[in-house]
Amino acid sequence: MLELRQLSYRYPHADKPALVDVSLAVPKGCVLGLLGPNGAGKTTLISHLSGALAVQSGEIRIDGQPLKEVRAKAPTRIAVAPQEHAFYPMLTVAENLAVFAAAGGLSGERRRQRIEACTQFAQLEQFATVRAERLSGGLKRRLNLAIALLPEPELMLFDEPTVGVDPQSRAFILDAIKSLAQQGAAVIYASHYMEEIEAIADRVAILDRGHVLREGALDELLSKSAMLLTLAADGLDAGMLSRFGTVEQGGVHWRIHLNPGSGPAPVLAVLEAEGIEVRHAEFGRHDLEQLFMALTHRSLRD
Ligand SMILES: Nc1ncnc2c1ncn2[C@@H]1O[C@H](COP(=O)(O)OP(=O)(O)OP(=O)(O)O)[C@@H](O)[C@H]1O
Repeated sequence: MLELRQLSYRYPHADKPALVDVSLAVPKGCVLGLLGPNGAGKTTLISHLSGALAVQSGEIRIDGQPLKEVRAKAPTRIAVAPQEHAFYPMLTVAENLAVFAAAGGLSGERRRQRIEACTQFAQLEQFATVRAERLSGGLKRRLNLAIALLPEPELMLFDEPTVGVDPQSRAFILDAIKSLAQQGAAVIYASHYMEEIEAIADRVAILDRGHVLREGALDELLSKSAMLLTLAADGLDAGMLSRFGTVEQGGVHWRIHLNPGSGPAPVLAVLEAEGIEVRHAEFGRHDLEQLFMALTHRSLRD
């Protein structure tokens, strides 16, 4: 459905590019989780797809056609639920949906049907007569979602849609987005919440400083990632551990991202030979957050 080939972008006067050779594919029925810390380039990527930024270098294609042509012929095939609230605060929920339906070219029976379907989908029926500015944070996001869905888009872009949302609405929004993909839409979901990406994404792209560091099915990414050995013991030092992998010290714990093919046994054998008593040892594959930290040497929430 969607294909990005070597997309690069530099904002005017910026000293570094915001995107560098980004290549990604999102088939129909797939949620691609775009994971990266602040400034990684998530919004820049989504702004290309929404048409807010023009391509400087590289290609974006929808079903093989250049995005620009698709947007010109059928702009409503792609919809964005942006980070900010995209509705008229003074208007009610129903009035907002009517205005955006008209702006999107819907009319007559189809317009009535789409407004009804989107109101139901976002479970906004009982708030139809409430002014948008009076809605809670979670309901505002749900109104954003309902508006974005009015034209029945085939590609949906979500940029941090759960920021400032209560846990109940957050769960609702995640389920709703997943069901859109199950109905056949292609979805890109940008977030720096790893647990959200784990909950809804079929595939994950880890973005940092404009580069895609890893892309693939979540299970596949984690199964290919390095083994992590976490140790607590007195008398450890980096020199002793560094031959086994990349070493980090955090508080009382040492973390060793083991070299490919290595297990914990040789490390523990060396410590025993040195007379070092291990108080705590934990061993396993990286989870998504640890994979991210191993790749970027920083936390998702930096
Ligand atoms: N209008 C702009 N002009 C210049 N530089 C910009 C502009 N917008 C973003 N940038 C820079 O481009 C890079 C990517 O920013 P972007 O907003 O795409 O990241 P992000 O992953 O969406 O971050 P966040 O999670 O904070 O929204 C950053 O270095 C940012 O400072």
